[in-house]
Amino acid sequence: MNIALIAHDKKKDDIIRFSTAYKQIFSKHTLFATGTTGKKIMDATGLQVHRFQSGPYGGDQEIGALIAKNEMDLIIFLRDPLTAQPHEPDVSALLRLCDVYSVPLATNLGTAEVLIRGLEKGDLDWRKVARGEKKE
Ligand SMILES: O=C(CO)COP(=O)(O)O
Repeated sequence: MNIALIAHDKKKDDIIRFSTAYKQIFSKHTLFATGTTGKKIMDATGLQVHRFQSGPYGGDQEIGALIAKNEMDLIIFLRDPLTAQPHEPDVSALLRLCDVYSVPLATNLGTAEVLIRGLEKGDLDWRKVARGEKKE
């Protein structure tokens, strides 16, 4: 599965703790991230992460482009709801595309926990069908 990990600055510690806690699960998948989030995850966990631009410099849009090509299976985007972001339109566009393409999206740790456990159990295997990888 292709998984995107994104976190605003005040949520960086949370995404590092989360990716550390679920490293064994994440290591079985292909990881993508915005620039700074990806670097911090790689440094903290040793996981391999394909990094895009930093969010304010277009990283959210790059991940959005993969969602629009139906190539993303799960998005964990720990948003900071208490701080204005200069690239708020990009953030909204990414979230919108998840809804357009029915891509599972967690915007907080509570939902991220549920999705990652579901991923491990196979609850997201329908994504392989949606991407045309598996015939069922
Ligand atoms: O701003 C972001 C998402 O909107 C995250 O970008 P960075 O991972 O580069 O900090």
